[in-house]
Amino acid sequence: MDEMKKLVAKEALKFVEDGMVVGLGTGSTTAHFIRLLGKLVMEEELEIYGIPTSYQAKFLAIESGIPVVSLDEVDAIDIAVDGADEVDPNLNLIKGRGAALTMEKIIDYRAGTFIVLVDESKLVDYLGQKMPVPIEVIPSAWRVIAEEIEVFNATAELRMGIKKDGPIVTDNGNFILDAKFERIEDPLDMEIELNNIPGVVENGIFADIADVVLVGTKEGVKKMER
Ligand SMILES: O=C(CO)[C@H](O)[C@H](O)COP(=O)(O)O
Repeated sequence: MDEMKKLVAKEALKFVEDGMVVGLGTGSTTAHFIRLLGKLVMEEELEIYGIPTSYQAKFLAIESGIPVVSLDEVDAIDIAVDGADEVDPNLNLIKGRGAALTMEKIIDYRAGTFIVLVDESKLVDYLGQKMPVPIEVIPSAWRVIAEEIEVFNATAELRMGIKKDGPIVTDNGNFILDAKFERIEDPLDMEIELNNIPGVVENGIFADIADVVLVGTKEGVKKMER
């Protein structure tokens, strides 16, 4: 599995050109990309700037020698490279297992080209088939938002910490609800509906924004494009 992740990360380097501003995603697959990008920047003395989508991406970029910038400092993001938890045949995604979905969506959405890196286990027939949709919420409103989500025939659970007692707290200081749907028929519509609930900061459905999905398979890298 890790080999497949490394393979797609290497393939994604082909999209990088000198002078680019690159959105840096979160997760184990993008971590490979960030390390490889750092190596490329050093070896070829490229002028690349990285915009991280999380503290994880930021720390790793710094450690890998990629100059880090913020949204305030750039006019445009050329490409963004990020992972995903589910990819449907129309390139709609579920993201946010790493709880970084809000910054990921801001940066991935703004990028000229949004490239997604996954292994083949992430491909699904429809969104919601395997994974819940992570939803970042204002902490004091989590319970009422969970009730609102259940109107859509989903069950919503407050995500608890592993090396922390109580709920996890995102990079933005919020909670995460994991909403398990039977099947998401219309990803774009559900993405909008969930964001319409007062107190929802952002949700992990990324409908219609991925341009390229690189899939690591046992036979090599497969490319899906919109
Ligand atoms: O959305 C994410 C973090 O919020 C990740 O990109 C997604 O969970 C995939 O992670 P991995 O590459 O480790 O499987």
